[in-house]
Amino acid sequence: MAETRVPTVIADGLHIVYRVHGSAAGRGPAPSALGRLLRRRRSPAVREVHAVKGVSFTAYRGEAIGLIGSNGSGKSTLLRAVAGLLPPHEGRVYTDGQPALLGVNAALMNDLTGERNVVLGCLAMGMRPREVRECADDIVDFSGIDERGDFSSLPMRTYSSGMAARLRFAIAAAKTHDVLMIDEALATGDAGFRRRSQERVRELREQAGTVFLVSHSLGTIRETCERTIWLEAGVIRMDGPTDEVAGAYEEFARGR
Ligand SMILES: Nc1ncnc2c1ncn2[C@@H]1O[C@H](COP(=O)(O)OP(=O)(O)OP(=O)(O)O)[C@@H](O)[C@H]1O
Repeated sequence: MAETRVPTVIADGLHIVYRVHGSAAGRGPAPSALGRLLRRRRSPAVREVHAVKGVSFTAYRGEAIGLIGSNGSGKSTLLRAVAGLLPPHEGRVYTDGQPALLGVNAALMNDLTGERNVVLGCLAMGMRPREVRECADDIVDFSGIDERGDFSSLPMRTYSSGMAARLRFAIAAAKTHDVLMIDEALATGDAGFRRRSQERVRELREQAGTVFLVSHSLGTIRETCERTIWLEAGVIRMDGPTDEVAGAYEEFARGR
């Protein structure tokens, strides 16, 4: 019997262009910009960075899709566009449900403790206060931030970047998302945390979500995703089974 595949994200000829103000070449660093401001000269031209160039793909429910490519190839930009955080310059993104971009959607506050951030992050994801009370301790345990001391009662600014990334992941992963996008989060943390997060990604997929994972670690991509999209200079180079795409990318990276 043919399985019905349910699309969750469709990108159709998507172009994303950043507009960088006050960045004309040869205008010098910040002090000269300040000088221009004080002298009330005309602001320099706006420069455009065409980060994603005509990307099209369809993601289906139950898929975990890896996004790979060289630095600056447009992976994070694509995720932000799918999450609705960047407007398309051309083309469209259709999504079923609200995509959650891990690490960006979670509005964590540096001056608040990890515990308070767990509560705020869960409420921001639409959980009820009772649900938050029930899962708050599990989130802290999952993140592992208390493994070397009582860090959950300290302000987030005292955390290492890895600890903060783990807490963000733990908060976002506490809820089932229609579309969950993870940017490098699995690459942070120790082996124990990586194993826990891979298991959680698998559970989230079984709960009918779609997971996108951006990582420079092909090991993580191979362990987590069966499909991979390779972006290069804003264009899809390859989209297919992870083994094939990761293999071709490794060859490309070796040849550079
Ligand atoms: N806020 C921004 N304003 C202007 N240009 C940007 C901005 N963010 C990214 N870019 C540019 O867009 C292009 C794609 O960047 P992006 O961060 O999406 O790549 P990436 O594949 O995620 O890179 P990396 O692997 O290094 O994280 C790059 O040329 C980058 O310089």
